[in-house]
Amino acid sequence: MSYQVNPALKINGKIKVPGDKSISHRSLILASIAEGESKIEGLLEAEDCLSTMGIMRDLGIKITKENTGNYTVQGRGLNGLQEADNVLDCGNSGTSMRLLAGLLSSQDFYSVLTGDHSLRNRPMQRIIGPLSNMGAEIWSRKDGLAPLSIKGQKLQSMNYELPVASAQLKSSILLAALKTESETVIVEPAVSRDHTERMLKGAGVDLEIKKDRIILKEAAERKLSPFNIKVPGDISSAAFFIAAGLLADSGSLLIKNVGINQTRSGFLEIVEAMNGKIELLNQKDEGGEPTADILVKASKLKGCEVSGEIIPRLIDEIPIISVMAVMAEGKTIIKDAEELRVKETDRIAAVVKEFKRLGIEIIENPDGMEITGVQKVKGGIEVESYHDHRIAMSLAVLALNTEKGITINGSEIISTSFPNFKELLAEVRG
Ligand SMILES: O=C(O)C1=C[C@@H](OP(=O)(O)O)[C@@H](O)[C@H](O)C1
Ligand SMILES: C=C(OP(=O)(O)O)C(=O)O
Repeated sequence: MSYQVNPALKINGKIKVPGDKSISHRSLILASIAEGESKIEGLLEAEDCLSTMGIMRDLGIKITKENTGNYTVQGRGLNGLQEADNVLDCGNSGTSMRLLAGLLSSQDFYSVLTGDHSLRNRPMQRIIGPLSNMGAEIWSRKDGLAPLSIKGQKLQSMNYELPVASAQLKSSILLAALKTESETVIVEPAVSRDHTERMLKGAGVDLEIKKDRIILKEAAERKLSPFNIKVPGDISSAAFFIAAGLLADSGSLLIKNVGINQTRSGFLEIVEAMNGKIELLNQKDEGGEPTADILVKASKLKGCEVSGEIIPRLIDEIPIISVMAVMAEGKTIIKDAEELRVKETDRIAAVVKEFKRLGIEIIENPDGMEITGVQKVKGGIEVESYHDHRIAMSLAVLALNTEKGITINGSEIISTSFPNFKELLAEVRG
């Protein structure tokens, strides 16, 4: 689907972005294995989370949408899932495949996880390796590619040092370890999003975090208590609107109720380093996650370096940071971000290719890119989404700052994480 985005001088208004994708996946999975009924308010109804919901239903879990828009999940405990009579389709969602592979490895039945063309080409060896060390039986195509066939087994706990800072890998192991008895220790090379740990603790699981260590304490039998959760707005979705507001010539934008968990909010630190004017208002804690309203004002940005430990805390925001870099004064250098090459598409290659097509000065490195800012971008051409929602939305924000606008091909993929993105963008543009 082609999406024409015209230039906009002013970005103004008050909006709410949809629920956090990572928290939505986890609330569906953990509620399904809790002992009884959980309620989820503000669940993200985007394709990735709908894939997780469909799979939990295929595994015998009753999930109902109430008139209020809230969901109830009838959890059946850690031993209550049932074998599905077909393959389980994760669509475009890496989070679904990696977290559920962990969970299903310890279940007493056979499962097959598959997904779309993009997901079937993303690395799964990173979960197959450690899960196999725990005793899991998982088969894949060559090089650890999905579909994955899993014959559930009784697993052993383990101590594991993550070779890559990945919340999906960490969560996959934690979910697999829930049915083991001895202690499991996971060591992270850098902090990654900790929603799984927070939610497990909230459900009464004995879990301790000590610096870079996550310790799932020894237990003869674990049980998760059902919970009520309010899912905060997704900071990764809010980032597109924060960038749009900062890059406009004038205006101010209020984005209500956004999750600002520090393990996720590296983007806000980069906005400050680039001299972006933002304020965090009405800060509070909701259901174990910190939230705020974010006020954004049109700003003159300057380039900066994005590297090191902050990378996993803003990994999904790098395409939109690269758009901010185009309009910032000076150079922006993005390093240590090779993980971008194994997302829905190779996000470094995609940004570089489309920026070059638009005449933007950009250098590609194996682990990132260098962008020289304050560039006038003419636009007036068609660009590609690469079947990647974050590339499509980043290019839409860039289009606002061109002379002639841009047409984005393959924009239907935006519904993977942000179904009402286009409507919200139309609402705030002046
Ligand atoms: O755990 C999660 O919910 C996610 C973790 C990140 O992936 P990795 O764990 O592969 O870095 C992120 O890119 C993805 O959008 C969501
Ligand atoms: C990488 C992403 O998601 P996933 O890994 O779940 O497909 C994303 O949303 O940017």
